[in-house]
Amino acid sequence: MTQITLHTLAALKQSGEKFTCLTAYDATQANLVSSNGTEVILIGDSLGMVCQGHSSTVPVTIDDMVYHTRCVSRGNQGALLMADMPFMASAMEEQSIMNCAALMQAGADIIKLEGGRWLCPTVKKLSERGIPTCLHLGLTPQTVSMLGGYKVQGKDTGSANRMIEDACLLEQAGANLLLLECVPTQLAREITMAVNIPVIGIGAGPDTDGQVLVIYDMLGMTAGRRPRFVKNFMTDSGSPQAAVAAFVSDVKENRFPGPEHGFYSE
Ligand SMILES: Nc1nc(=O)c2c([nH]1)NC[C@@H]1CN(c3ccc(C(=O)N[C@@H](CCC(=O)O)C(=O)O)cc3)CN21
Ligand SMILES: CC(C)C(=O)C(=O)O
Ligand SMILES: [Mg+2]
Repeated sequence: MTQITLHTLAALKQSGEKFTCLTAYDATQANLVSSNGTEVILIGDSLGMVCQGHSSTVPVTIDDMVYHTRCVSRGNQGALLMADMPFMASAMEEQSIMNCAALMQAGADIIKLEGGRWLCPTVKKLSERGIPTCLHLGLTPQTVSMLGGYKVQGKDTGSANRMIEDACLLEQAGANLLLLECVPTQLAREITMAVNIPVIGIGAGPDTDGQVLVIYDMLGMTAGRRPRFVKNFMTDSGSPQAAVAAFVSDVKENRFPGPEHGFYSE
């Protein structure tokens, strides 16, 4: 596989070709994901839930993220490596720069931060220092206590307009990518058209530039109730390799996500 860069993703957005992202937490998963057509690997702080067994992503530390980024980096075959900033690691600007630096030195190509316009000064500083960023809007699991649960965001006009503004302000501040989690399909489409940078979606409908899922969810390994946006790609595939390839072709050929995986405003 040729090396994927931010330039590759920008070109895909321009040409209208969809791209894919899957989480990976170790070298074996990184090899699986990157060898079967996925452009982006996310070292997600969801590892706190799916690897460590916590009931939220809040307990994950910067040291946990550095460790898993190193593991993933060794197995990666040319995908763009995106690492999550964990809870509170970007609370203060100076600390944020040092934490991002630690993830870059562990092998990340880009850092994902949860939050809206309040992160603009941080994004600008990181960009000036050569650290690319992806801003995660909508359902931000690190603030689940404030949100009152894992709920769809941007359902009313006020919160939808505020999210569109956040997206534009963060793009102006220097963000390289956006990620929208659990937002109505129509709002995700509007944001994707409003910005020039690529937008990745999860539970955000079919119209974002890219799609992301948690690897254990798409392999059907997650215990308990699974969110509406999840599809088990193992059901019709004989191997994890075939499941990843099916996810990639279903996204590229607009078969995933379907209407049953999306949310709609009233
Ligand atoms: N295995 C796993 N998959 C994920 O996608 C994921 C994690 N873990 N951990 C971190 C966050 C938490 N996520 C979640 C968890 C639950 C819902 C959920 O139950 N959503 C409801 C929406 C309810 C509403 O309508 O407001 C759903 O029905 O999907 C969504 C995202 C996404 N992330
Ligand atoms: C669900 C995705 C977008 C994420 O942030 C994670 O895996 O931590
Ligand atoms: Mg995350």
